Parts: sequence; C-alpha cells; structure tokens
Amino acid sequence: MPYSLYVVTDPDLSLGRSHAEVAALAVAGGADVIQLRDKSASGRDLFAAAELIRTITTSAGALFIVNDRLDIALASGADGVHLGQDDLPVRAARKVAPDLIIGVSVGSVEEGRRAVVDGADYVALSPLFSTPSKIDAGAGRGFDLLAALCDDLTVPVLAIGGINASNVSQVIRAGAAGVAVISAVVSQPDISKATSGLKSIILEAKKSV
Ligand SMILES: Cc1ncc(COP(=O)(O)OP(=O)(O)O)c(N)n1
Ligand SMILES: Cc1nc(C(=O)O)sc1CCOP(=O)(O)O
Ligand SMILES: [Mg+2]
Repeated sequence: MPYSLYVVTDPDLSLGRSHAEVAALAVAGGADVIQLRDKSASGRDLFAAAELIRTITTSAGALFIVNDRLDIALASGADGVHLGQDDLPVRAARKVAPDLIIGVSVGSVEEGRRAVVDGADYVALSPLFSTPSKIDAGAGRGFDLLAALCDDLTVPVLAIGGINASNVSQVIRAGAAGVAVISAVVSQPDISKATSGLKSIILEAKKSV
C-alpha cells in the first residue's frame, strides 16, 4: 500500500531541520509519502524545497505530495497535491491535472463521497484525534467516522491528527489504509528511527486486518 506511512513536513515543528533534511531522514526510515507543508514560505522558497524533495523521494521510491499548492506540485514534478475543504476545489484541480494524485481532507462521510465524485485519489480523515500541531484542526472525529469512511468509500482512507507510536496500531486495525503524521516523526530527535519504528508497527498491524 503506497500510503502506509505518510510524513508531513512542518518547519515550526522540526527542531531547526530543513524540509529536505526531514524528507531525506524520513524516507531513509521507510516513509512511503512525503508531503511538503509550509504555511508561510514564499512561492520561490517552496519551489526550491519542492525540487530538493522531488530528487530525494525519486531516489527512495517514495511519493511526493505538495500541500495546498497545485502550481508548485506541477512545476516541481510532484506526484500529487493535497487539498483541504477551503483550498482549490478538487474538480478544478482535476481539470488542469488529470494525472496528478489528489488527496482531500474530509470530516464527514458526505465530504468523503463528494471528494471521490470530484476526482480524489485518497481522502484523509481530519483530524482523527485533536492535535496541537494544527491549531484550527478542531476536535478529534474519532474511530466511528473512520470506520464509516473506510466502509463507504472506494478510495484509500488515511487518518491524520494526534497519531503516534502508541495509537497507530489501533488506527490501522480500524481500517485506515495509512496514517499521516507530523510530530511523531518530524519533532523527534532521530527522525529515521521514529519513522522506522512507526512503519514496523503499521506493517505488523496490517497483518491482522
Ligand atoms: C494528509 C493530510 N491530511 C490533511 C491535511 C490538512 O489539510 P487542510 O485541511 O487543507 O489544512 P492545511 O494542512 O492546509 O493547514 C493535510 N495537509 N494532509
Ligand atoms: C496538517 C494537519 N492537518 C490536520 C487536519 O485535521 O486537517 S491535523 C494536522 C497536523 C497533524 O500533526 P500531528 O501528527 O503532529 O498531530
Ligand atoms: Mg490546505
């Protein structure tokens, strides 16, 4: 499954390490996907980081997704873009990027169904648990909604928000195709070790699904 462990970068939570450093260490530890996420960088700086991560992920055989910015995703040759409910509509992105992976944040079954109809390749339940890593993410939506999305949708369902080594096994056993994390990887002193630790738990949990 290409989305098992999906690592999202964040310059404010990375203990001073650059997007590219984080990406290189995470793919070395077995991350399947790297998402470049930076809410304050200029387009120029974001593109420079994207070019570096494109090279790193290609060498490692990992996917590369850009958060929010379809233009940066296309210009850097990324595999995909991740869009939230307030971002560019999926339908509009799909029109100009027929072959790109498009991921969408969803907070209900209705949003999930609409994302799929509009052309999403995966959805992420946002957030599964409340998290200090994104102040406007709101309350955790819980396992019942995760299970309902997994039952209902025809695309892989990921979960994001508050996921770490102590709860990831439960998330996979609830049916998620994978998990997206920031702090459980990028805020750890040893990013590769944290990534490989999470990945082992995910692979073990998948054996019982
Ligand atoms: C994998 C994944 N899931 C959810 C999000 C959140 O997207 P969004 O709601 O658009 O919020 P921002 O990340 O843009 O602040 C995500 N980025 N990645
Ligand atoms: C980027 C992001 N989006 C979320 C959402 O719910 O939409 S929660 C989140 C941050 C996830 O960070 P952590 O793994 O440290 O909890
Ligand atoms: Mg967004």
